[in-house]
Amino acid sequence: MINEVPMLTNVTNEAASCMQVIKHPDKSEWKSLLARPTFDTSSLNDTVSRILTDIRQEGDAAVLRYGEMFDKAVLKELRVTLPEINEAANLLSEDLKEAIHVAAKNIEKFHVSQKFETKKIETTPGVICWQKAVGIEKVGLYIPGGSAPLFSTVLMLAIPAKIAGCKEIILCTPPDKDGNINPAILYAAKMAGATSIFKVGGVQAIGAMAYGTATVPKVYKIFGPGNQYVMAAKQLVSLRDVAIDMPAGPSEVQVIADETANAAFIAADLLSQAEHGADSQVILTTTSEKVIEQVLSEIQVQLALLPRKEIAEKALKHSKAILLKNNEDIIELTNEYAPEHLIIETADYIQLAQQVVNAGSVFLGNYTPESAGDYASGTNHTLPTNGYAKAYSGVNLDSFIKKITFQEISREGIQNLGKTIEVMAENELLYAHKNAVTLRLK
Ligand SMILES: NC(=O)c1ccc[n+]([C@@H]2O[C@H](COP(=O)([O-])OP(=O)(O)OC[C@H]3O[C@@H](n4cnc5c(N)ncnc54)[C@H](O)[C@@H]3O)[C@@H](O)[C@H]2O)c1
Ligand SMILES: N[C@H](CO)Cc1c[nH]c[nH+]1
Ligand SMILES: [Zn+2]
Repeated sequence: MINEVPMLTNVTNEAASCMQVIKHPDKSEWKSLLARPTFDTSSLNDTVSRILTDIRQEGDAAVLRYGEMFDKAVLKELRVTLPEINEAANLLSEDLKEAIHVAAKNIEKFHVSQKFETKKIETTPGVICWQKAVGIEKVGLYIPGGSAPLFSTVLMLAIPAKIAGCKEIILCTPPDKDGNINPAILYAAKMAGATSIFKVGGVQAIGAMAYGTATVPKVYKIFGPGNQYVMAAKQLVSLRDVAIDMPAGPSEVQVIADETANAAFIAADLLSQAEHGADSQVILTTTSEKVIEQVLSEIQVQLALLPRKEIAEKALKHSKAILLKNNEDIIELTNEYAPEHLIIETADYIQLAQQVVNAGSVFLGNYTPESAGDYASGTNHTLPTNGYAKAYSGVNLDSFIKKITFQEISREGIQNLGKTIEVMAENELLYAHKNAVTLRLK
């Protein structure tokens, strides 16, 4: 069950299906105002732990059982076969294949540009240190498939994994009730270099990749976004069993706008994240009442035309339009909220952007919709949510890499540095450490 955020002062509900309007909230109210809609976390964690325990103990049998329960799919085989993968290309339009290729090229270009250069550094004469970037050998990618088949997420995860040199790229995604995976997911997975694909979704997928089953290999690090169940499962398995990229849960966007912005664009940007899930949250921040009025009325117009408006309507219930006094307050609130996505549609967007310190990904100007980053501009759309942008980056090439340090010290080098090491070791009462140097100085 989703907990609604508590009501605040100065709140008006402009329209039943639209977001709350909050005018000049007191700073003491910002924290509760900015709270994300959360599930009842104790029952969420109980449910998720129970499923994870079953997966750990029973392996494939539990994976199949929970798949039947949640995805309504009765499967004989969890692994997607080669004929299924190859057939996917025949099921997609040429337009879609072309779009996937254009997006893939840009994502590849941007992530290749993040490559790490090895440099040897002589810290003391005769003491040479360097780092080498090595791709994580076995990675597990989770591709959401509950409310929409996010084949774009395949590109966002498998392309950097391939560039990083990951050898095994395992992909899990929930099947439909007939036991099939959306062909665009399969097509993108093959193109981007996934090495095996499994029809497993939700907590079962995270458990299977964290512990390994007879069919699904255990991986060293799990990546990818998902709903509250998936995010909770990733956080739980990361306590002991496997590394994870970051908490990437229900989508969110904050828009900063002034009167130079286009109300229709802003409404579309807000709805684009509201449509991801009932637990998404969208926030409009501005110093102009007129902007709020225009955007809310645009939302009503566009909502009426949305084919899947029920999801967006639910998300709007815990979304906010916030009127603030000045840009300083807007920036302070933004850095406190730490949105997954921040769109700045104001005349002085560069100046505002320079003051942003907490956000997953920032979109500048009236012609930069978040949809561009979601699909095809080249940046990664797997981003920290729920305020985690205060501490985490979104997925990037580094996420798939470990850096190993090396050092080589010559006879001259140990003479130059030896005394320093000996003194430090002795003062830490670690005499064998000291001796390892002393013997070499003779
Ligand atoms: N932060 C990011 O980078 C990012 C990127 C893309 C998508 N997203 C988010 O990913 C999410 C995708 O969610 P989704 O639901 O569409 O797909 P999903 O694949 O994450 O979740 C579907 C799975 O949830 C499990 N599930 C459903 N109900 C359950 C229950 N009652 N108990 C236990 N497990 C249950 C099922 O196993 C099902 O297969 C959305 O919230 C979206 O906003 C985030
Ligand atoms: N906005 C999502 C990240 O929060 C990513 C996505 C995938 N497809 C469309 N959008
Ligand atoms: Zn999106």
